Amino acid sequence: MLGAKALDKYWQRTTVILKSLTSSGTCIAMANEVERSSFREIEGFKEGYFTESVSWRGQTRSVYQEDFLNHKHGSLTRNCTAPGNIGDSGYRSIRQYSSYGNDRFTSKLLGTLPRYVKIVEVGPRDGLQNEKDTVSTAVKVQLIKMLVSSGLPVVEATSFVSPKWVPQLADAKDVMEAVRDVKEAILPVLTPNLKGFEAAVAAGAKEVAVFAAASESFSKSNINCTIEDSLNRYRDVAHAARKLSLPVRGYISCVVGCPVEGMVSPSQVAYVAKKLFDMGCYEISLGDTIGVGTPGTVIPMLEAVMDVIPIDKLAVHFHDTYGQALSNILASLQMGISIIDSSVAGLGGCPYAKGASGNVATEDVAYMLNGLGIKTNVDLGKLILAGEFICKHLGRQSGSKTATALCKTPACASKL
Ligand SMILES: CC(C)(COP(=O)([O-])OP(=O)([O-])OC[C@H]1O[C@@H](n2cnc3c(N)ncnc32)[C@H](O)[C@@H]1OP(=O)([O-])[O-])[C@@H](O)C(=O)NCCC(=O)NCCSC(=O)C[C@@](C)(O)CC(=O)[O-]
Repeated sequence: MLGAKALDKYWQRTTVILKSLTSSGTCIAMANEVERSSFREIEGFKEGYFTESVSWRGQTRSVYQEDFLNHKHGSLTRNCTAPGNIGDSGYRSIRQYSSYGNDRFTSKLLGTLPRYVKIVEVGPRDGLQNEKDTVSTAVKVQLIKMLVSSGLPVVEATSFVSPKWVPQLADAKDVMEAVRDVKEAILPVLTPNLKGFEAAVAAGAKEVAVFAAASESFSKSNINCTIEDSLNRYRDVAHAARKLSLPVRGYISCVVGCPVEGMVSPSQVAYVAKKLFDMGCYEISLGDTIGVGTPGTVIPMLEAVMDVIPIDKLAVHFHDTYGQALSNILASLQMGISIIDSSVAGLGGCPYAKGASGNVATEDVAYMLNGLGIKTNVDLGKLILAGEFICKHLGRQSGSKTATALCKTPACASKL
């Protein structure tokens, strides 16, 4: 126990510290009611509650957060006001996991994140292209419609590629014709050459995508030509698309690593990106095809590409082979990227990239973005139902951790 004099000194010293913290905007943790009543008199004092300890660059420190109840009532939870983030399918309560957004590290590390992210769903194309057993056209069409109804703004529908190369998507024409009148989302299709472009347009496609690579070996194995030859083909596609006022998206595969060549240099990615952009691609999607990237390789690659392409024209496309996709996405968001490709239930893998596992799961991306207070307009519940639908048809478990957790224990979310 402290004596009266020592106690007085303690209060004086603590008050000085608190005043300086308060003037720097720091929120203060109160251990008990005595402390509260004493310190409330300090001008500008902000009260908070101790929550947990975290480690930051090797140092453990306490985390304090402003009045939890205020946040629960939505004063600072940005995403609570975002319509459609969480829908009516029983998962509403995960809003409570949203960012509080007032801690000094929170604002430093998360304060520059985009307020809205466009999710480009690639499940019906990238997700299914590698499936051995034929998925019926009816199931593909139903999947696309379910994904659209979850609020996703872009759902890549199929590919007009050679059926000898990708037999699973041999029904591209039938799929596209069945969804050509869907108005609520953009439904792009992959076109590797003019032949594919013309077939896509005839089937009703209103947006196409071309796909180059940053590695020569991958270009050869994926589309049977060199990078330069592919760029020449895509120039023809872009020219034909411009005549019809159709937007063209450009993909680049192997942006950090190639299954044959290993590391890929950022300058090579920037080179291909600039070529695609200059020929008229309105958006460039940077694909870590075999999922080997970490923020350590993804950040320098993005830096190189951002030097030649405006950041709002860049998308990231991560596969989760090494479990790095979400960390790479977070790093990309922190750099200002606001377009993310993902695949429902984590389906996917490129037929010409041995060992490539699924794309990052759209449910996991939506969950993380929601937690960061970033608007997507995606109804996570409906998205999970779409994932359940396709997994049931494929006879396998979802690759989404979020879907698995919420499907097992939807009630849990309401308690946390
Ligand atoms: C590019 C080709 C066609 C070259 O293939 P090729 O064999 O060099 O082409 P070809 O011009 O000699 O034609 C061979 C046959 O294919 C036909 N053909 C030719 N073009 C088409 C077409 N568009 N649609 C339908 N049929 C076509 C053509 O008519 C001919 O038929 P045949 O006379 O033998 O009966 C072939 O290599 C191909 O289709 N590759 C596609 C591979 C693919 O789809 N890979 C997966 C997508 S990329 C990806 O997943 C990565 C990404 C985007 O997700 C990002 C990431 O994660 O990295």
